Amino acid sequence: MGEEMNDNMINTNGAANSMGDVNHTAEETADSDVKYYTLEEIKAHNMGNDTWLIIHDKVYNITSFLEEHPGGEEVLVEQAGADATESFEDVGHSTDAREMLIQYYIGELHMDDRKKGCAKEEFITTSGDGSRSVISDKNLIIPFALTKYSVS
Ligand code: HEM
Repeated sequence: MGEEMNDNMINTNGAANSMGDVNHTAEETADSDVKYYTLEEIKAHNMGNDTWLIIHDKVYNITSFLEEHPGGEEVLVEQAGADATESFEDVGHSTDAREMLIQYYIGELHMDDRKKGCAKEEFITTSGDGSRSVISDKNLIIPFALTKYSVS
């Protein structure tokens, strides 16, 4: 899976992100190939030999990672097929752990199954050369705030 990924996908801001968001996005990874999975589909992958989980609305197939997990296989299998965001954050995983996630990324949780009110806004910008980048809501708030205070 890792072969098709490139450097652009890794968000190096992880350490500075106090929310601990995992910021590699589907928009960053591939053109229009974003795969969306419903909760129903994800729930089916809840076994030790087929383990998917959701962290921050992103879907990971962590089957091959189970044995490598420093926190043990069992805690991951307990979360299999479900949203593990809270437990993942409760542990206070390191930046390294967050960057590891990208290797197992397979897609996004379907919009209809996301918890309302905590969706993270992201905007895609397209520049003249066709390259695209993702701006999160947090990145927008700061420039707006600066503009507000600098004109008064
Ligand atoms: C695929 C997602 C996950 C990855 C890539 C991951 C990765 C890691 C890594 C690299 C560590 C070593 C400490 C660190 O660098 O933070 C760690 C520790 C740990 N993880 Fe995870 N983890 C994941 C999901 C989870 C989940 C969902 C739970 C809880 C249900 C969990 C529970 C723990 C615990 C308890 C430790 C601490 C082990 C210790 O310090 O003895 N992890 N994890």
